[in-house]
Amino acid sequence: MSFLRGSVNYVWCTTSVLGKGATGAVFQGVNKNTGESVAVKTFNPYSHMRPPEVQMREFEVLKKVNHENIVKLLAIEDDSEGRGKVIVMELCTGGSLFNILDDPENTYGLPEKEFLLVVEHLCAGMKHLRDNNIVHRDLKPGNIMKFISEDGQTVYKLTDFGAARELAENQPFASLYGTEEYLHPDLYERAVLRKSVNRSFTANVDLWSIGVTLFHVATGNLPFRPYGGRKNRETMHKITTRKTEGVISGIQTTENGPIEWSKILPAHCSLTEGLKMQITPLLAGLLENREKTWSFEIFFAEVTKILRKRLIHVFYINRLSSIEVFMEPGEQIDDFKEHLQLQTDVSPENQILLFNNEHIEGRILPEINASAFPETDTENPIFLYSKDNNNVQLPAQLELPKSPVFPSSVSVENDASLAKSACSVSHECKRRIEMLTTIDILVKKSVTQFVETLTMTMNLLLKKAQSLKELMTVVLEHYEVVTCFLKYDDHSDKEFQRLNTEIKELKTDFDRIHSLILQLHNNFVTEDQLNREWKSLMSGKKCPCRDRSSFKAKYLVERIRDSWQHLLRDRATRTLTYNDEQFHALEKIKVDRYGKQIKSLYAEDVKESVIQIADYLADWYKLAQTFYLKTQILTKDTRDCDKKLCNIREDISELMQRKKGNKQSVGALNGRKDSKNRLENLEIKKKLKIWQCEQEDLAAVLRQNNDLIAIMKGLAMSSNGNAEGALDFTSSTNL
Ligand SMILES: Nc1ncnc2c1ncn2[C@@H]1O[C@H](COP(=O)(O)OP(=O)(O)OP(=O)(O)O)[C@@H](O)[C@H]1O
Repeated sequence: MSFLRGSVNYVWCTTSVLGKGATGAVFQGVNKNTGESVAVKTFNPYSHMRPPEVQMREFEVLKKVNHENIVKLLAIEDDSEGRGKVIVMELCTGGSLFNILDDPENTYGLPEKEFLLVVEHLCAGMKHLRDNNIVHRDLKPGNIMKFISEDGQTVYKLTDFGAARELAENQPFASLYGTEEYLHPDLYERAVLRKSVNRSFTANVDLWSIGVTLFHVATGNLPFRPYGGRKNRETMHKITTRKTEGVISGIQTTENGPIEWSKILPAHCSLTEGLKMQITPLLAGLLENREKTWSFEIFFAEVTKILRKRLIHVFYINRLSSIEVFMEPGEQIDDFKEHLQLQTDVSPENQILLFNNEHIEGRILPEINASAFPETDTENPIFLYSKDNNNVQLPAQLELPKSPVFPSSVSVENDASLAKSACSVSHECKRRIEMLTTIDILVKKSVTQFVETLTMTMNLLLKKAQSLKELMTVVLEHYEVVTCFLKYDDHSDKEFQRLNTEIKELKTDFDRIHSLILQLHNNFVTEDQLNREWKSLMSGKKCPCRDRSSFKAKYLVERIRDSWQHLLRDRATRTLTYNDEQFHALEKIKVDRYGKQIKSLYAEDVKESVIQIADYLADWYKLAQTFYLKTQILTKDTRDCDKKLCNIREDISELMQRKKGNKQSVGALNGRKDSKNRLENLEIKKKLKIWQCEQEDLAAVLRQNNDLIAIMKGLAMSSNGNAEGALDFTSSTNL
C-alpha cells in the first residue's frame, strides 16, 4: 500500500501526520515544483457528509483572510485519487499550542515571554477576523499554531475556520466535541447538554474561549474542572454559569464535593506577580457571562493597554526576589514606587533604589515618563533595598509536586505516563535551580551596587564638606572685619548677639560633622570595610555555581526526557519482547535515579546554599544599612550647615548695611546742630573728626580685603550653585 498522496502541485506522505481533528488529518507535504515544505489538510468521509456550502465555508474564509497571525492559505487543490479537496497551508513547525502545553516542560504554563507573545498574536489575529466580520467559534490551544520564521522569530497563528458555522446552523457538533472545555456556557448548554436555548449567540462567544485558552496557556490547566472531567457535564455547566463576578476558576476535587472558586491565578503558575496583576482582570473580563460579557472592543483595548506597558525589572534584596513592574508609558517615578509598594510592602520613603551604581532618583528625574526609564532585564535590574528593614529572607518555596512511584512490574500502558510526570517534576526542579542561581548572582551584584553607590556618596560628601570648610573660613574672616568695624558701636545690639551665637554654634556643629565625615570616609572608602566584611562572610562558603548547577540540571532533565520517549515508544509498540522488557525496566530505573538526583541538586545543594547566602546577606546588610543611614544623616546635616552659612553671610551683609545707614543719619543730624551753633560744642566737632578718621581707616581695610571678598564670592557661587546666596559686598566698599 502506498502512503504517498498528491494533488496537481503538492505531494504528501500519510505517515507524516502533523495532527488529526474531527474533520480530517493534516500532513506534512512538499511543493512538487519548488520543494517548499507545506501542511496539507485532508478531509475524512464524515466531513464530506456535510452540506457542500458548509464544506466550502472553510475555503472561503481562508481565501478572505490575510494576516501574519492567521495561517496562510497556499492553495486549494483536488486530491489526485478523488478523495476531495485539500487545503494547502504554510507549515507551522512549532506545532499547536495544545502540543506545546502537553509537553511536561509546560505543565505549569508557558514562560512569561512566550505567554505575552500568545496574548499579542492571538489578539492581532482576532482583530483581523473581527475586521472581516468572521466568527471563529472554535478557539482553543489546538487551533493556535506556532510558526518559526526564517530569522528564528516565533509567530502564533490562528487556524481551522471550518467547524464553527455548523454550530450556528444547529448541525451535529462532532467537531466541537474535542473542544467542549473552551465553549461559552450558552453554547455548551446547546451543543453538549443538548438543551434548547432561546438565545442567539454573538461573536462574543469567542471571547469566552479566548479566556479559557489564556488561562490554560498561563497555568497549564483548564480553569473549570468538575470532578471526573468531561463526563461530569452538569457540574461543568454549573461551574461556568454559577460562578460569581471576578471568579476565574472553579475546581471540584471530590465527587459531588464543593467547588473551590478562585479570583486569582494559582500559586504554581509561573507568571510573575507583576504580570498576574495585569492578566487576572483580563481573564476575569473574558470569563464573564450574561450581562457582564465583554465586547471585542474592550478586549482589544485591554490587551493593547497591557502590551504597551513598560516592563521594569527589579530585584528586591530583602526578599531575594525578582519583581516585575508594568508601568503605563506616562507614569513617573512616584507611580513606580507605588507599584513597588504594592508588591513588596516597602513604602516609597523607605525604598532605596539603585541602578548602575547610583540612586535612580539621580538618573530618572521626577518628570521623566516610564517610556524613558533605563532598559532593565532580569539580570540587570533596578535593586531595591529597604531603608527600615534589614532582614533578608528567601521567600517560602512552594512544595515540589510529588514524584511518581513506579511499580516494580512492567506496565507498558502506565509507565510512559508516570515518566511524563517525573519529567514535569524535573523541569520544575530545573526552573527553580535556574531561579536560585540567578538570585545568587543578583545578591553579589546587589552588594557591589550598594558599596559602589555608597563610595560615590561618601566621596561627594567629603568634597562638599571640604569646600564648606574653606567657605566657612572666609566667612569667619569677614565676620572678624565686621566685628572690628563695629568696635565703637553697641556690641550688645540684639541682632549682633544673635549672629554671634549662631556663628559659634555653626562652627561647633560643622566641626563635629566634618570629623564624622572624615571618620566614615576612612572606614568606608579608605579601609573598604563593607567589601571586606562581605568577603569575610563569604570566605570558604559554598556558592551554587550557576554554570555547573544549570548544566547538571539540564543534563538530568534531558536524560529523564530520553527515558520518557523510550517508554512512549514502548507504549506505541504495545507488546514487548523479553529483551525490550529488560530495556524498558532499565529506563524506569533511570527515570527514578535521575529524578532523585535533580531533586537533591535543587533541595539539598542549590536551595540550601542560597538560604545560607541569605543569612550572610542579612548580616552584611545590617552593617551596610547602618552606614547608609549615617551617610544620609551626614548629607542632610551638611546641607543644613550650608544653608545656615548662607543665612549668616546674608545677615552679616545686612548688619553692615544697617550700621552704615545709622552712621549716615547720625552725621546729618550732627551737621545740622553744628550749623546752628558752630562754636558752642567743640566736643562734637572732635568726635566727628574721630568718626571721619575711622571711616577712612575702615575704607582702607575694606579695600585691602577686596581680593579676599572676590575669592569668597567665587566660592559662594561654586558652593551648591547657590548664586543667590552670595552677598553684594561692593556696596560695603563704597563706604
Ligand atoms: N498549518 C499547519 N502546520 C502544522 N500543523 C498543522 C497546521 N494546521 C493544522 N495542523 C495540525 O493539525 C491539527 C488538526 O488541524 P485542524 O484543527 O485544522 O483540523 P480539524 O479537523 O478542524 O480539527 P478540530 O477537530 O480540532 O476542529 C491541528 O491541531 C494541528 O496540530
